[in-house]
Amino acid sequence: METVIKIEGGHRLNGSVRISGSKNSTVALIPACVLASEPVTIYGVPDISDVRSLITLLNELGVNVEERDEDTLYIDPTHMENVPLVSEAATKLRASYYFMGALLGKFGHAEIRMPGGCYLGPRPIDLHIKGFEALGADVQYDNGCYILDADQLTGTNIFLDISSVGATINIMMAAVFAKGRTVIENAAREPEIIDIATLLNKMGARIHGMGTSSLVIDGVEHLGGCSHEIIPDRIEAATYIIMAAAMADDMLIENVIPQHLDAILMKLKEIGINLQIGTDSVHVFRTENDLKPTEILTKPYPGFATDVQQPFSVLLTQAVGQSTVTETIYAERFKHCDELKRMGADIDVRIPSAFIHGKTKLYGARVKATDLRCGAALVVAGLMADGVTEIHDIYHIDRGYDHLDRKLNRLGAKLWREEV
Ligand SMILES: CC(=O)N[C@H]1[C@@H](OP(=O)(O)OP(=O)(O)OC[C@H]2O[C@@H](n3ccc(=O)[nH]c3=O)[C@H](O)[C@@H]2O)O[C@H](CO)[C@@H](O)[C@@H]1O
Ligand SMILES: C=C(OP(=O)(O)O)C(=O)O
Repeated sequence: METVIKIEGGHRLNGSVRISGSKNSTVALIPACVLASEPVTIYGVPDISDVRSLITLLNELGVNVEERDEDTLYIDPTHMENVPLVSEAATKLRASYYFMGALLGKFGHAEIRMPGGCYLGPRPIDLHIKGFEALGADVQYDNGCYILDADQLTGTNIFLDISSVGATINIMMAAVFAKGRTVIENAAREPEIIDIATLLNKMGARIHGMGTSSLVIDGVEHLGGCSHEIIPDRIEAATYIIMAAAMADDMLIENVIPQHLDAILMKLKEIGINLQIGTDSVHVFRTENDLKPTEILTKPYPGFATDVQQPFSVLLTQAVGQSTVTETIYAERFKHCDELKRMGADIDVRIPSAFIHGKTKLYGARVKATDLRCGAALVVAGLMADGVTEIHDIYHIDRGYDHLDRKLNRLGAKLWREEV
């Protein structure tokens, strides 16, 4: 037996939806809390399976975690123990690797199983390892586990060959207690990195230059407790804006930082979506005219986010003419296209691009969420399709979308879970 999501397509969306705290921030903020010697309270925590996997790992480390209210986590690492993180929980998500930087930084030792996460083609972590080694750590890989050791981490200059989000955050966490100054050059500039650095600075870290490609970390000796509100999830926001663009008469997406979505909002306007940008919301109105085709090139922030290209592609099946989506981050991130083709889309994938020909009618079908944002794309397609769409492997979707069913049904969609 498997639980699937079923969607009866064709129902118009109306009303408002509140965006939850950012998954990609939360999954780094939680491991970052172990660096403190006192309790940390995080507000706006999304209810997603990645968070539950991280809570399991915190429990294994003897960290006291209390879930307060619907979206607040109280994390007390005062009596934690640095045990090896070798349970299956570590393999359920990508971000378990942030315990490498956090535990290495705090204890000079970390032992952790290989991370999981979406398969988007190869996802090496060589830049994380090179960064830890540059700080003075010895890193071994044995039987599916990374073992990191250091007597003393020492600040240094680290140039990242690629501005990797994960490597930037992981090295930053390892460096907070390092002796002297660490400078990460070609650092990633994603808003989530600013969020993590802000939490660490509230704890007492000395990090400067966040949001620029030159991140400076001056080592400190102690980090204390604090409280922190997570930034809104720009990828969840983009997903709901795309759903609204496809199916809404009048829909308000609230708790959004529109600047985080500049590249995406620009593209939506370009293809003819009728939207109004507020200070912390985006209002989408019904688009009567045919959509125009466009070209998308995924790029690190502030460019068009790779995590949004999959749901955005569904919208492009409704544009009249040929659109092109080119991946510069994960060349193989096109598995959703095969699933969309089952629903009637006309897409030709020639890696690293997908050529989408529209406009095509979409029909409900039995499809598979091959990864998280493929799942999001299939939900968008299911809302638009004629008939019922049945989505399998929905655990991918549940890694990243807080209360998807409740949020969508309140907007007027017909979506439910069923055992098949
Ligand atoms: C939990 C989290 O925040 N996940 C996000 C994070 O993933 P993640 O942090 O894994 O992505 P990175 O920014 O590290 O990856 C960017 C590129 O660098 C390559 N690379 C990365 C590290 C490394 O050591 N070696 C290497 O070659 C990757 O294969 C990829 O081609 O950023 C991605 C790119 O915005 C998003 O799609 C993910 O949603
Ligand atoms: C790829 C993603 O997540 P992760 O890095 O956690 O696999 C994503 O959020 O789209």
